[in-house]
Amino acid sequence: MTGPIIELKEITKKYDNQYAVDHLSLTIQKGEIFGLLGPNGAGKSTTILMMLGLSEPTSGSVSVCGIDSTRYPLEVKARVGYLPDDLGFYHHMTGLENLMYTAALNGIPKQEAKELATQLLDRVGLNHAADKKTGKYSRGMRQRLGLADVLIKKPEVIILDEPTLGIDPEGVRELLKLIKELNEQENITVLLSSHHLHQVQQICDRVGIFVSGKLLAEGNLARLAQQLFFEDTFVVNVTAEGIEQSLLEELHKINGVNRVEKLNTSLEIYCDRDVTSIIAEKIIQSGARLSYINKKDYGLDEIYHRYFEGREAT
Ligand SMILES: Nc1ncnc2c1ncn2[C@@H]1O[C@H](COP(=O)(O)OP(=O)(O)OP(=O)(O)O)[C@@H](O)[C@H]1O
Repeated sequence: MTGPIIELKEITKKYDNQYAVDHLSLTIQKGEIFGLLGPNGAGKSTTILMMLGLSEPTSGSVSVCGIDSTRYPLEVKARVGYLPDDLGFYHHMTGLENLMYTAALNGIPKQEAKELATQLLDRVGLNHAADKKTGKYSRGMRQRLGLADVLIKKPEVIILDEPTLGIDPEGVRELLKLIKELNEQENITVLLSSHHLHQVQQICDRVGIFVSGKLLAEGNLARLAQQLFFEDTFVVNVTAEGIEQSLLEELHKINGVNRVEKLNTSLEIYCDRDVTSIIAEKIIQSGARLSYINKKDYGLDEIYHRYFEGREAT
């Protein structure tokens, strides 16, 4: 990975005096898979449209591949593949014909277009359906064809808006695997917008949590967890008979333990690093009879829900 490829600086978009995007700054590095995660209406699509130069920011600046999207939308369009949540194809044309049509629009000569389209159909696992009319494609097949369609102009960046919407779980797995492969093998930068936590978690290097036009947090999972839970990134749950006060004091003394809560024979130990093995050792040394120990570190699911719970509480 070398250098930023998408840079948003303090961008805003106002509709009817309401911010759809509210002073958003974000940098995405070349070769990353970045997940823009947020509920409906968070402002994900509006942000994407501004990146593509299809919508003008009210203020702030957007650049993609070093080009100002607002001033030079066509130059950005030439380098970026955009897959909206439902890309329209000509239903009376086959998958191959649709791809060749896109190739022609991008100025690719016919023979080269045919070779490229055939390769891409193979790449997205649609070889068998090359000559089938796209009106008879399933939604999952249409999305895979959509990926082939955006790849035809050999983009540096692909932007996918809710790419897995309406696809069955097997189709989702295949599509995500394909996106990951494209990223790894061709070093294509991917921006993926979604409100599906698990999907984002599976393939993204970094995630931004986006709510009401604002980026609440961004980073890899460990960093998001730290931003959200501050020091208590790990919680160790313990069940043991014979927990004495002296054991609680010993646990408190462990470097990395911030808080110990006891309820009958259970303990919840809040830590800023993984000290599970030291905790187990101390319990056994104290003579308490350990019957259960489990470390919980926070997945994206909890991180995401904690944000919303936090917001509701304020
Ligand atoms: N053309 C428009 N005119 C007025 N308001 C708009 C327009 N486009 C979007 N909005 C508003 O901006 C806010 C952000 O919408 P946006 O579509 O960007 O959200 P999103 O995160 O992509 O949601 P979804 O997942 O539902 O597409 C919403 O409140 C929406 O109603």
